[in-house]
Amino acid sequence: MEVESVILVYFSPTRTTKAVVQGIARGLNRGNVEMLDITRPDARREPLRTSENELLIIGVPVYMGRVPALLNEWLHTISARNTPAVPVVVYGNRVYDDALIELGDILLQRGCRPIAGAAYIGEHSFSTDETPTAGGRPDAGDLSHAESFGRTIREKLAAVPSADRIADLSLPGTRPYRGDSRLWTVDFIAGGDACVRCGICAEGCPVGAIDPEDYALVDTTTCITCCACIKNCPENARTMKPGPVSDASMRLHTLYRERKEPEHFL
Ligand SMILES: Cc1cc2nc3c(=O)[nH]c(=O)nc-3n(C[C@H](O)[C@H](O)[C@H](O)COP(=O)(O)O)c2cc1C
Repeated sequence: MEVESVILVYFSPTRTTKAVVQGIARGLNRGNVEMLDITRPDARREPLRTSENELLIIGVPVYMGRVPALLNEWLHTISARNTPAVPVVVYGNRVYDDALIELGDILLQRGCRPIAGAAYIGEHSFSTDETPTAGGRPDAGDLSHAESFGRTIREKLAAVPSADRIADLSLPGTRPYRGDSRLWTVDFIAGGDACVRCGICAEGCPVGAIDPEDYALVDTTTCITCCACIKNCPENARTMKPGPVSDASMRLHTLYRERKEPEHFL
């Protein structure tokens, strides 16, 4: 079958998921690609409607082995009619547990036909210069894998006569999904003297948790600990306070040094 266009959706506070799905899109080599970045809260106000003439690629990071809970509401507004779809999860070299099967299930419930799925590795959100985990990933090898995956999706699409003939896709994971997707409520960000009040931290926060009048003030009940404000700060003015997140950073650095590789499912 032929699709008229590709919709590339991603939630990506620290931009590793964005890099992966863009790699997949390069491999697909289709002129007509619409990018829908749902990282900022205002981008998640409009529901998404798709049809069988489109290919939907949707990438999310893994939070606690699951699809980030804050995305559930928006994901459940997707309205699709036999849209071929590709769920993609990006994790920080620990585990992705049930995130991929969960994302695949949501797409199926919303009327999509999952045609392929993949799990990639991105630098862990909690990674720091002192305690790196999956530092610099996705790297050239990961992106080359993503491009090759994009070419494979294109071949698979070409080989099916129509969306309703796409065979059921089996993705790794268990139902009911394991774990608890609730995030920590923790005051862990230190705003430093190097802050020049550029506002990039508040603008890029995916949940609007940073006070636009005083960037040092973070609403800990809203914050999802994604670390985008730390990693996006051009002055490196924001750091982690000692506590559970910096302890987790250290633990991850110690326990998850062994390189994991991307996986795809067809
Ligand atoms: C709250 C939270 C929970 C996370 N849970 C996991 C996890 O269970 N397994 C894992 O390998 N990485 C986990 N990560 C790391 C992210 O999945 C990883 O760094 C991803 O590349 C971030 O994507 P982004 O750059 O698009 O924001 C977690 C990150 C955060 C902020």
